Amino acid sequence: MELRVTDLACARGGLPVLEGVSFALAAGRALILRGPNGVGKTTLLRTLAGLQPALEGSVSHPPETIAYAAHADGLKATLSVAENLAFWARIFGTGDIAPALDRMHLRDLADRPAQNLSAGQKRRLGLARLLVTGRPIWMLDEPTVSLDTASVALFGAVVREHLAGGGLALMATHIDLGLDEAEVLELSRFRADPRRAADVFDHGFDEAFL
Ligand SMILES: Nc1ncnc2c1ncn2[C@@H]1O[C@H](COP(=O)(O)OP(=O)(O)OP(=O)(O)O)[C@@H](O)[C@H]1O
Repeated sequence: MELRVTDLACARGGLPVLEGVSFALAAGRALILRGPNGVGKTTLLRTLAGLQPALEGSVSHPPETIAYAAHADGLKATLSVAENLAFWARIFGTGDIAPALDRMHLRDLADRPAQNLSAGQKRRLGLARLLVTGRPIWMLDEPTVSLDTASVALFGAVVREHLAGGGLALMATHIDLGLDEAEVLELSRFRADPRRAADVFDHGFDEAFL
């Protein structure tokens, strides 16, 4: 399996952000998106994950093959840790939540309502969701926010296991996850020409109205 992105252009809030984004990522590989604040890392991940349409270009894999971990953890506040994972396991059609509980060190917190977790514990639960999706391509937007050093190392190991199992990972992160073999894509060189704005509005897409 290889993820191929070809000449992708994407917009945010009705303005073009990136254009001509092309890369290929083989199974077992990770790609780290780099670039200054506002360059479009989140916008690219959202587009690839199918949360917003691309202006142009193509992606070899449909959103159904992608698990997206956004800035927000998307937890159900009143459900327990185990109930949150069971909810997602049902959504994604997978069964056993035990490996996710164990791997992300959540077993002792299994019965605690998500709203009573610390910020780092919430983040661990949000990331544990990846393990119950059963999806091969992980898209991670600053996954280490709120994680302490040990949890960063833990999650780095989880990502390496996913890659070793033939998965792929794309991530925007300023923190070293210890993925020495990861490739890096600098997005600055794909900044969109602001004169494309008229084209975007002609396409009638403006996130502000969604
Ligand atoms: N909801 C929104 N509506 C309109 N414009 C937005 C919205 N969110 C982001 N933008 C703009 O889109 C551009 C790309 O933002 P994006 O969040 O993709 O950048 P980023 O590289 O992920 O940034 P950071 O490193 O700060 O997380 C920026 O100019 C930003 O101001």
